[in-house]
Amino acid sequence: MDNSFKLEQKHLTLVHQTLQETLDSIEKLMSDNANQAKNFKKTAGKETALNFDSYADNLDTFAAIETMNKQIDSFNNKQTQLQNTKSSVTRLLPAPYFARIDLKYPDETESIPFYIGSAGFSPTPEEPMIIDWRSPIADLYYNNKIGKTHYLANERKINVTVATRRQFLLHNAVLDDIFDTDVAIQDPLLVKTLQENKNSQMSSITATIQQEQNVIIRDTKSTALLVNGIAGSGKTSVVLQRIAYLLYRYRDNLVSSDMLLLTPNTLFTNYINQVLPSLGEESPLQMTFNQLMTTFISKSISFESETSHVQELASKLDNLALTATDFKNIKLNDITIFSQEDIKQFFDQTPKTMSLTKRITALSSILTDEIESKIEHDSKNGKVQAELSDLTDSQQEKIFGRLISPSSDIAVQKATKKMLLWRNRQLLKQIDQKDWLNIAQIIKSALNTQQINHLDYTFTRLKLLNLAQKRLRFVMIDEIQDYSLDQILFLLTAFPKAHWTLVGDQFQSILESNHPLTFTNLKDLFEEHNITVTQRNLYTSYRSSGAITTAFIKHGAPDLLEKINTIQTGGKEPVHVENKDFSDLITSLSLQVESLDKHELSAIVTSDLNLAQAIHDKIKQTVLGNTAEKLPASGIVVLPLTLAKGLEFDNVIIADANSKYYLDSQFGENRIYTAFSRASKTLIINSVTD
Ligand SMILES: Nc1ncnc2c1ncn2[C@@H]1O[C@H](COP(=O)(O)OP(=O)(O)OP(=O)(O)O)[C@@H](O)[C@H]1O
Repeated sequence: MDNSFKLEQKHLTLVHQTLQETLDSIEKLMSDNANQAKNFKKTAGKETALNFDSYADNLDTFAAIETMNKQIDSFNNKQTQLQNTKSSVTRLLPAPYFARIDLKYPDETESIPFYIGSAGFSPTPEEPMIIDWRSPIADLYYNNKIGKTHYLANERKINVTVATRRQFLLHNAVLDDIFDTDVAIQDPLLVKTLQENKNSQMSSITATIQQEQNVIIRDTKSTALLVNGIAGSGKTSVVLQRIAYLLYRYRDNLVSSDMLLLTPNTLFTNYINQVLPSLGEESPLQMTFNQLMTTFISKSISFESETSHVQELASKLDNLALTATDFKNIKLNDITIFSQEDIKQFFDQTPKTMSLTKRITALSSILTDEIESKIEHDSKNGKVQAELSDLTDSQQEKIFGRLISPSSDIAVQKATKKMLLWRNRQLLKQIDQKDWLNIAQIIKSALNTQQINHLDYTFTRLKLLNLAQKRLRFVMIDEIQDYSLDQILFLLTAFPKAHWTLVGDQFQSILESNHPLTFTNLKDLFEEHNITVTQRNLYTSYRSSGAITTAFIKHGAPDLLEKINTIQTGGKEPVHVENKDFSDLITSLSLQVESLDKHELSAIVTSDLNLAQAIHDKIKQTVLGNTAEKLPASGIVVLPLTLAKGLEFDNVIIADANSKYYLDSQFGENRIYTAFSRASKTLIINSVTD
């Protein structure tokens, strides 16, 4: 072992030195390349005389331009490559790799060591010094395989024998420890990582991804993947690693904007925001469900109803018979061009056998054709043509981009047509955007109601205006248990071509709702859309100590107690404190806060924002409300449970564990489970008897 340590230290020194030398030389290579490109452009520009005198000259000139462009592309590609190497090397220097796996291939006598890091690095193309954690070989490492096995590279099965699986604790060029691990029952690197203080920012788990998590991260077979995991089992971490994995795996044709990550609130979005950049990847589109809805509505509207009826609308809309009141007059400069009745008549001309969405698209074309034929007709009318001469210079500039003087009849007609199209541009836009559809009225008649709900409105608009986004390839949803089936149906309609990663925890369903989502219903809904759902369960508690894990599992999910695994076994038992009244609570909280380490991150979790505010007013900790954007790096925050969910703290103080909120017959136990499970080291539970 001693000798192994020495050899590994020697290897690390060499790798670190090579990384450092690469970084030192790369700046110069980049500036040399940029200068060469600049000089090339200057001289090539002069030398490539543009000669279009004859057909042959044209060909020569085009060939010369083509050669010049190719050379410029090659300079650009080289610069991008150098930039990528620079950013990988910069990320690798503080921790060049975290593991090693030795593989023996069938026709080789010696095994080959592969060092695995958060990025790949090869000083020469034939010699990978560090392999990327997402490469096929690294899959063997995460799968804990020792002995004969295989991996897939470019869909080809490669047989190998895994001889050694080794972990490293290191920083920069200094090796702190090495662990040879055959089976990761005890994962020393993992335990050490988990014991570190919590932070205002989540970190990546690349070095310590566990087998059950790896399977989820690398799943490319399932169209919908549902991860049901207990609190602190790494669901959010897995989603983020999965995004980075998919961007690597499909790097030739997938960009981050082809992915959408739905998050519960802005505080949470900021909490996870550093992970992907630290993995060298761009973040996907990230938003809350409400923010997503606004992208499907063109103006701000106020809604009266809290209850949505998307499933009912989905079944009714396609066969709805529209009446004149379901349309709005189409006006230009206060003059009605098409009345509701006109539109209804055109609507009746569309085939009744088509779905309503298709009939509306057809109707839109009919209306556009009507306007365009009128323009065509008017453009031949001498009186209208005469209006051309009334146009001022600036109007001509706007319409034609220049001053005009049409000389032939055809030129006059063409210019008149252009003028009329310009005058009617708002009208054509209105028709195209289908502003003439009275969405609210359509919902009212479909549902026989007077009050409109936000989601119903957005869904109806999405469906009737055919606004589905087929380009989006992956949708990731965190905290899926907080969504309603109606919201999921909306998403399935909005992103018909997407692959789905849904992660959540049934026991963290804490929001009052008449129909909380069950995973069985969720799966049924996907299957109704011909999407098979693969479900994976995560039963290992990474965040919380053994004592805290037992405490929260006993509340929300007592039946699971036998199944749960805890990485950080033991720990301090939760402390219960009874208080007579609010002022007693404040005295207790002040003492409890005093006892906590100020360098750690701690939270006082309340049942609602008012109590958080009241506690803040008395003991002046940072209070976080619904619009909070960021957690502090350390210290104490006071926040309601609805905001704390998804986040984590070293220490958690529950302010009012016996309030109505936590005693609620339907959601109370889930709320306690969620609140307790925010803590990793210390949990103090206050109740107020008064
Ligand atoms: N394989 C791992 N290696 C190191 N840390 C891990 C690993 N898996 C999870 N963790 C850590 O455990 C904590 C909980 O992870 P995460 O927040 O992803 O869990 P979660 O299931 O989304 O939790 P919750 O549902 O309670 O919000 C984080 O600090 C995360 O870094």
